[in-house]
Amino acid sequence: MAIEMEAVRFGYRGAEVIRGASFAVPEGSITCLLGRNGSGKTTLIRLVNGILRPQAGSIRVDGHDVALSPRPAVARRIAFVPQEHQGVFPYGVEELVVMGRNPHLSLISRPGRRDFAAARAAMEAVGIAHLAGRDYMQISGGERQLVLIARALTQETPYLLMDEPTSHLDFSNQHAIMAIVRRITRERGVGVLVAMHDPNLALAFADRVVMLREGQVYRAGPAAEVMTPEHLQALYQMPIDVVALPDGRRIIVTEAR
Ligand SMILES: Nc1ncnc2c1ncn2[C@@H]1O[C@H](COP(=O)(O)OP(=O)(O)OP(=O)(O)O)[C@@H](O)[C@H]1O
Repeated sequence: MAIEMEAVRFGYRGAEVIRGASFAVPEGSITCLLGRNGSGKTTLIRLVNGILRPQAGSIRVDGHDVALSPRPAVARRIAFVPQEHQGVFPYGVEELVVMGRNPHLSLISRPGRRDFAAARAAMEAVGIAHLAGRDYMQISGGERQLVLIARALTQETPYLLMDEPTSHLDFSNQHAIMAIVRRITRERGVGVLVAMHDPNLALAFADRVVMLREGQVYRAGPAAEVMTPEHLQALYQMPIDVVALPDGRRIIVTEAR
């Protein structure tokens, strides 16, 4: 079972941004999407989520073509954590997190005990249970990011898309959130596609890596094979080393001293 993207092309008003992308996001693993600003990461994630439609090629989730699936069906398979929340959202934190259950409810039913229990468990998992009664518009940017992650976990989908989910998080929370994401891949078999800018975070948590360069997949595969100095240098256009620590961990360093 997997998300499978095949020869996908997409452009905004004529300018092609995704130029023939093919790769898979298998269940039970974390796939990190790396690429420079403007390389097309957000566009790809919006295509997978069905917000945008491919102009050529196909995206299938467990065999179902996203472009042909009704929105609620997509939302039962894929949860999405956007890069940054824009606009006014006049809701309480708990109210917003429980909205993750909407794709599982009928149009007229309201969330019940089981839905609130799922929301509570997700808030506890990401460490925001103490914010449950707060107004979403009156918490910090990082706290909002954690709320959106909790909402996505509450959706209990087989796949999770995250667009730079750690950009507002402090050093400790960046690792804590990725550790939670890794746990749900292992325990629930969730397949995760996460766009990120920190290659060291990708090195620490990715099972697979997709390197995107100007809308094309430059390299894709198991993290250990893809995260080489040669590939990272070609991707980021700068001198990069991958250093092995005595305990076997690897870290990415630049030549800047
Ligand atoms: N709504 C839009 N209309 C027109 N062009 C767009 C639109 N959104 C993005 N683009 C362009 O598409 C290209 C890819 O943008 P995208 O946001 O997918 O890149 P990204 O890799 O996510 O970038 P970043 O790392 O800076 O968030 C860029 O050249 C961008 O200017």
